[in-house]
Amino acid sequence: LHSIITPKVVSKPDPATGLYNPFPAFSFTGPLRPVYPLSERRTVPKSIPYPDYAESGIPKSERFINRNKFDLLDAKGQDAMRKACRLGREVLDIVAAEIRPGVTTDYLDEICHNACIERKSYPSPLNYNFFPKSFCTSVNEVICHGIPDQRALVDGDIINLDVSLYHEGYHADLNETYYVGDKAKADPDSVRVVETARECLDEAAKLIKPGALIREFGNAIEKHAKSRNCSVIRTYCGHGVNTLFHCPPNVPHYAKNKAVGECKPGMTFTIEPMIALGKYRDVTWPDNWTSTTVDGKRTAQFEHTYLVTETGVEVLTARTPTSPGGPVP
Ligand SMILES: COc1cccc(Cn2ccc3cc(C(=O)NO)cnc32)c1
Ligand SMILES: [Co+2]
Ligand SMILES: [Co+2]
Ligand SMILES: [Co+2]
Repeated sequence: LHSIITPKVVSKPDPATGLYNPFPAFSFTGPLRPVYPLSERRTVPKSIPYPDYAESGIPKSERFINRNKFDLLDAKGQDAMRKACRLGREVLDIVAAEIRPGVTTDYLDEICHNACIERKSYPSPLNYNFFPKSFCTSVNEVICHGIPDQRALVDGDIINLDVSLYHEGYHADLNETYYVGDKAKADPDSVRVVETARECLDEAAKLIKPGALIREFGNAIEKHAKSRNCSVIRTYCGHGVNTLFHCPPNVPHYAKNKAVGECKPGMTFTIEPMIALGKYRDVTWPDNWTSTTVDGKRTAQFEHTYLVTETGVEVLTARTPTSPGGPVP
């Protein structure tokens, strides 16, 4: 009785792994593969204020803005950003504390999602331009925008957690790269790319003060990256962040860029350098999100949201003595 319909096999399992490759025609540049199915779309209680794209997927408020005009926040807006960014730091530290071999990036997404909701915050990436999850998990050769899925972390992986949340009308945006398993056993190249990315961000942040030119950050970043024999990803930039998730200024991370504008008190923006061991060119998976290095070599990133003050800079997403003790990377 052949009542059981034999499933039509759409592709042969990969002989190396025995797993079905969801994108049989795509040449992955490194060893990482997606592991489907993605979990069910997570929801946010309506009691929490939504950004304009939460249901439509389209950030209309980001569409029609003057590219060369930067929002300068007044004291009230600056305080709102301080609060959103403090909450963002709390969420990142909470999720980072869950990193260990064997946990899936989807599990980390659930932790992040719930931590945002507990803080009356909307996870900014959810449905932003139709992004399917509540934050980005970028492992090893993934540059950014990795989608939380069923892949379990492996001892020796490096993983970037990129948290953004929307709290009472303002976005926070920060990320860090972590070692999975015992950092002492991490391979030297992974340590080099992670520590270089961390140092690149710090080198750029030193320049932030009223009058500093936006285009200078890339010179400092690329100078340091090259001194550590690393390259700088060019496709993705830092950005203004406030009542909008992404707005001017555009903040390139590479040298000799043509970015427009200078730092002014009341401006809030991210710097988020992505540093690679090999080539700087990127290739996006057929999932239309996950960006990876063209040569499959590892890459790392760090991001803060900064406020330009009258005298210099305030790192709004800094780890503070009071924020829950996330693991010291
Ligand atoms: C349309 O094209 C794209 C391509 C990739 C991603 C997205 C949308 N998106 C989703 C999450 C996310 C995070 C950031 C960020 O600034 N992290 O620091 C940026 N974009 C993001 C759109
Ligand atoms: Co990475
Ligand atoms: Co981010
Ligand atoms: Co960002």
